[in-house]
Amino acid sequence: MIAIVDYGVGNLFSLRSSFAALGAEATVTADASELRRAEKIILPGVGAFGDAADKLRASGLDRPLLDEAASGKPLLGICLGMQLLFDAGFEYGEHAGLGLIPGEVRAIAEAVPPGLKIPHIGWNALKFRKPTPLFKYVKEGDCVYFVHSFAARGCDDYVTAETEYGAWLTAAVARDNVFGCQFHPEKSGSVGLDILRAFCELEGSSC
Ligand SMILES: NC(=O)CC[C@H](N)C(=O)O
Repeated sequence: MIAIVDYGVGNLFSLRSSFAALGAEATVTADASELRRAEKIILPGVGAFGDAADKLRASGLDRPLLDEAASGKPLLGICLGMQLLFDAGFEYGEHAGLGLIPGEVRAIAEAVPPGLKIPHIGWNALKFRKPTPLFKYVKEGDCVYFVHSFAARGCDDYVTAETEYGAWLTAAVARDNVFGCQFHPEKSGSVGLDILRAFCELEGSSC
């Protein structure tokens, strides 16, 4: 079973639909014991970094999430959920993240030439940087759907894919059993489903 963490911030419905399309059992939950029971965990999220980090801590799910990640359970952060995996985010001030992946989340505007439309919204191609089991069914150049104004920086050792939007932006990361996608696999058609399918298949367990 896959647990989709419900901490009041998220694209939960479309994610559950994606797993249903894959024939995978996924449950939306705010219950720490379900996180412990789950084979894998999805940390979704939309909105602002600080608000989401506060809500996650207020929900009391941050500690169980860290414990499960430390135990080796596969964890996938999506969009803002991926950003929360890092040490800190700088959206409306500086906020602490979960610290599962070294790096910071900074405004795209700091990295790209002026005049580029921000948020970066739309389909963009993946450029692979490091091999990852999550991309076992997708190929370089495949397009996925982004909606973001911030992106992870200072995490080169963990970047599995980037996308070019005025500059090379972090699109996906991995550190051992902890994975992140800045794009929305659940809104990225068959390519996104193929990434979620690969997540389901991690460590040989079925969903
Ligand atoms: N789509 C979102 O919720 C965006 C998340 C984050 N605030 C960003 O702009 O990168």
